[in-house]
Amino acid sequence: MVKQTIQIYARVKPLGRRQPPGIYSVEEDEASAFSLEIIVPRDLADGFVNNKRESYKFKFQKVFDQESKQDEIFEAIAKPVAECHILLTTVMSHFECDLKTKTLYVHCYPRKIFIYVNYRRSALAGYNGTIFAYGQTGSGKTFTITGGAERYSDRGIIPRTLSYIFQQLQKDSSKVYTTHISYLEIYNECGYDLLDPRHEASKLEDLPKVTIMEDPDQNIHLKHLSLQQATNEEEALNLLFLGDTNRMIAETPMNQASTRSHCIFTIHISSKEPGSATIRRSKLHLVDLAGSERVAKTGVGGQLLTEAKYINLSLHYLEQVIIALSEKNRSHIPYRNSMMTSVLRDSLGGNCMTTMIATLSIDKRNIDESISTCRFAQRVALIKNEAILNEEIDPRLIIARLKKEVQDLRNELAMVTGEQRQEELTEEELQQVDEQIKSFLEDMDPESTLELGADMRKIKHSFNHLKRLVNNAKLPNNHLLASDTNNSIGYEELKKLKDLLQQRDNEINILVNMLKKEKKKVQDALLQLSASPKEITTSESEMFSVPLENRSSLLHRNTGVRGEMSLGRKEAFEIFKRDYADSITIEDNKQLLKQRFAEAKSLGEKVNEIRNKINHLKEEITQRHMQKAAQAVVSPRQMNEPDPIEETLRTQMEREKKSYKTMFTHLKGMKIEIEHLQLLMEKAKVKLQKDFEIWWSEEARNLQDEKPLLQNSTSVVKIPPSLLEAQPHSYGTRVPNNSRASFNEEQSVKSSGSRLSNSPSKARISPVQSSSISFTGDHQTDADILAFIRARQNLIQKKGLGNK
Ligand SMILES: Nc1ncnc2c1ncn2[C@@H]1O[C@H](COP(=O)(O)OP(=O)(O)OP(=O)(O)O)[C@@H](O)[C@H]1O
Repeated sequence: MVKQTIQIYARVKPLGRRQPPGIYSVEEDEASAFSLEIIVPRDLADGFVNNKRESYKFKFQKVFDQESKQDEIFEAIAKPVAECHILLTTVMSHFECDLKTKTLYVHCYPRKIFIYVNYRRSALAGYNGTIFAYGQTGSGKTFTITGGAERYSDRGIIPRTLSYIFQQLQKDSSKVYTTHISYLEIYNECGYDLLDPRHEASKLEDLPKVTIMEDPDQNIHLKHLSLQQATNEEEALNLLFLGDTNRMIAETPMNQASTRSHCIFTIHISSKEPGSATIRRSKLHLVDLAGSERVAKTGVGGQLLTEAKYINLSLHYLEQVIIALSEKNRSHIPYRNSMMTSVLRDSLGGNCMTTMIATLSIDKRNIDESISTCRFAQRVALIKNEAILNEEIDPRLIIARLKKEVQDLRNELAMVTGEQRQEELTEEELQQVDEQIKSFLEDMDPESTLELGADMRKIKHSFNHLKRLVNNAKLPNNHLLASDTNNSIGYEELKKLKDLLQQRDNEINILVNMLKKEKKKVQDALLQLSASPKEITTSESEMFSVPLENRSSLLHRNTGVRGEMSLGRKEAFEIFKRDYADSITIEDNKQLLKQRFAEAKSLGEKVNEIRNKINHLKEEITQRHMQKAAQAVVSPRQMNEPDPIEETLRTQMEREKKSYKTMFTHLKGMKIEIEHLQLLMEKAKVKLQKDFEIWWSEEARNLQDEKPLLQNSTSVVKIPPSLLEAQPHSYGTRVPNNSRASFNEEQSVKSSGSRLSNSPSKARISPVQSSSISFTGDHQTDADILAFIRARQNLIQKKGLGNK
């Protein structure tokens, strides 16, 4: 059991150019703790809750100032949480803990070296961990936990932790690890599974809600929250991407400016040593809380107010839990008040090693919110958690073990009582005994024994088997044993002949292989490539085997954002895209992606080149060996003589192998970066499409509002000439050939348009008195045309082109 307080860190977000900076300072004391001092300017002090004080000091484990980068945050905060404890679990009997310094000393025998591992929070060791970000809207919670959408280096704690965990798991072959991911969103006190494939229904209300169940031991279980297995980093990152996109898709237009929900990304790891019945399970929660600002400040109404109230309420309950936990002798902790506190119950005052990151945006306007975030963190720092190793026994293995024990005891009892077992040995048992006899006979150690247990049937079978062997050996045509009465000499000769036979067999195999020109491996010792067989055979094309289209179609299947667009809509989309704020980022990433692809391609070619070289060297060595084998038939002594040419070839191959490994690792890293960039671009594209849909439907709605007016007069519209001049075919193509009247109307619209061109207020589409003939006669198409014209006009106006 590890008892410790919740660790608190602060991160100050870089200020924008136009933000008036707040006054604060960061200091590190002798004990390596940090203090953050925030000064309240005089002009603000009046309106402040406690206006007697002007300076507030808060202690943190560490304060990350504005220039801190994502990798620093990961290294200092998240890496220790996920720290690999393979060492800890394998040398458990040789460790000692220092609870004060939270350090584990591992004695590495035979030399008594003390390696210290900070064991505070370690998901891989079977301890639960939580990292949560708390702070006001826009202070950088999502940036810290998930990452920024622009650059690869902006990856946040989740992708970096996934990468680190999978790297460590790959390195440890002593255990079998299984990893699952879950992604929960809590919005207005309701839980939603962000990895639920039914998200394509897109409406949050339609999805099954995640509910909390409590077992008799008061353990929390979440119904309707799926656990998706991820066998590697790529699969896990895809799940994160899908969850994030689902979160984005489900956002209502009103809550887009900031995330109004709490999100918990959980990495579930279980580990087991082969053959052992003990399973270790751990969960690592990475939590992005909703903005912590107070309702009064947000100054909102309607849906936003409801959301803000829920957020405030759940953060208020979180605060209540934290206050209760930090008070001594409090027996009741009000976890059940909100979904958030129920889910994070283990992370707060329970079986978990927890870390809080207070995100601060210390500009002048947000001083009070920053102080309140720091105050909250100080209270959190008082909470003590007791993390216990989550071990459980696999019942199937226990049952198998007990069954065997029962059988052994039965056999022993039968031996002692002289009771005979009547049933025949099964095929499997016979095979097992035969194998045991074979390895017993092959074992040259005179002390070796044949362990058959207390089963008389097995003992009898073994005696019969051995008898048969001895009798066979005595037959006159078996001259190997019959001609020599001295057993040991006969045995040695037999062994020599066997070796010789083996040698000849090998030679024949080699020659056959040469004839068939097969690319088989000849001998393990010869090539010694088995250390990284997977790496050697993985080609560049395999590395990039999950094309973006797959992910993209998966995404579209899940989000349902792709749909057939009408021509007008497509054109409006193109214009919208051109003026879209994030289009520069998308373009930049596209360029970067291109560049990385080119780099990866050339690196891949180099890797392939080296692989070919290695294969070539392999073949040369094989040839060399075959020549030697052929020569050895004539003079066997030569077989054991060293071959300088072969030595040179081997050295050369070692060199190539090294550079292959280096390049391959580089290529792997590049692959991850490329995939990340692809994900960022996909995300940006989805967002663009979504923003366009919202904007488009708004335009359509506005038009709908004007419809009654349109119907009262006619269904013909007056089109601004600027539009007609700019895009003469943009809607004309929609006019059916047989609709002469429509065409004429179009002409009349053209001619009357000039009257409107000087009047910006009338530049909007407005009805005119005319005949009641529509554009196409189709209601939906007409609505599309009108929405497009309207949207385009608005865009032109926005760009200041409307008056030209
Ligand atoms: N440390 C940082 N460095 C650079 N940019 C940052 C940093 N922190 C935040 N940002 C940027 O500030 C903006 C707001 O950040 P973010 O969305 O992470 O805030 P948040 O606290 O999650 O807000 P909300 O509660 O509304 O979700 C984003 O554009 C983000 O990229």
